[in-house]
Amino acid sequence: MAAVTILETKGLSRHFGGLKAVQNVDFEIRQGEIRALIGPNGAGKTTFVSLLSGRIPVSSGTISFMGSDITAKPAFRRVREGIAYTFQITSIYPNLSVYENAALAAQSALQRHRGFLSRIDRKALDADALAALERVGLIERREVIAGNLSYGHQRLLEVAMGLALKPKLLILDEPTQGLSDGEIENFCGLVKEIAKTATVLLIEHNMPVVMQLADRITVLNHGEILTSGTPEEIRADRTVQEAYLGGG
Ligand SMILES: Nc1ncnc2c1ncn2[C@@H]1O[C@H](COP(=O)(O)OP(=O)(O)OP(=O)(O)O)[C@@H](O)[C@H]1O
Repeated sequence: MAAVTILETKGLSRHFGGLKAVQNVDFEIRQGEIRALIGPNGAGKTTFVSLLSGRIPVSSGTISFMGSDITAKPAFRRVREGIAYTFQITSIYPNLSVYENAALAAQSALQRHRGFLSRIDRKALDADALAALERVGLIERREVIAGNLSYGHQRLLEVAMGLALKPKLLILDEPTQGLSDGEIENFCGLVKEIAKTATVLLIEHNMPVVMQLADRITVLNHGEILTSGTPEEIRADRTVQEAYLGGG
């Protein structure tokens, strides 16, 4: 398959007062790829993906998705175009059931495909919501009130909600945080599965997970890209090791 660029940033920057959280980032991700974004605490990873999803506006630079400039588009338009983002902080509806959470996300996807004023086909909604829950392994817990799930399962529910949106690009911000070892293993299988139909951009601190999943890794440090490469290249890179040890 030809390597098609699905998302590209040029000179992307976001400053908070004098703090350069993201600084002049040129970034490209290809369709079907699993890309990991790593870097020390405060490197700018969450800020960077927040710019991609439209949660916060850019200070300067551009973002293009599927060849069109989305820099000024609001977050909901980006979701409609196929960018789904699961937040570092859990963003489920705690008083609704697991099923209802997934159904809400599936409903937005159906509206995206068929127009906001179209009548929602309940069967399609049900099928999409259940399929997403099945993929993350939460189908048995569909009647549980989401707020009563363990933290790890709440994160999986978020992934299900992302999947129910049928994204072209799924951005996951620290998805394995709070999962047990067994759950992490299942999760890695899930991401590989997801990558068959979507491009995945993953912020992840767990290095074995990064090394196992990523086709390529981009390292951020002090808001700038330090380097990008294959897992092997990144593992062997001295500057990356220094950044992680605090010397970069
Ligand atoms: N809304 C904000 N206002 C002011 N400063 C912010 C804001 N959001 C982030 N920052 C600062 O921007 C820098 C980058 O933060 P960011 O959360 O993007 O880093 P990160 O790489 O995701 O870190 P972590 O791995 O700890 O989540 C930090 O110094 C942070 O304090």
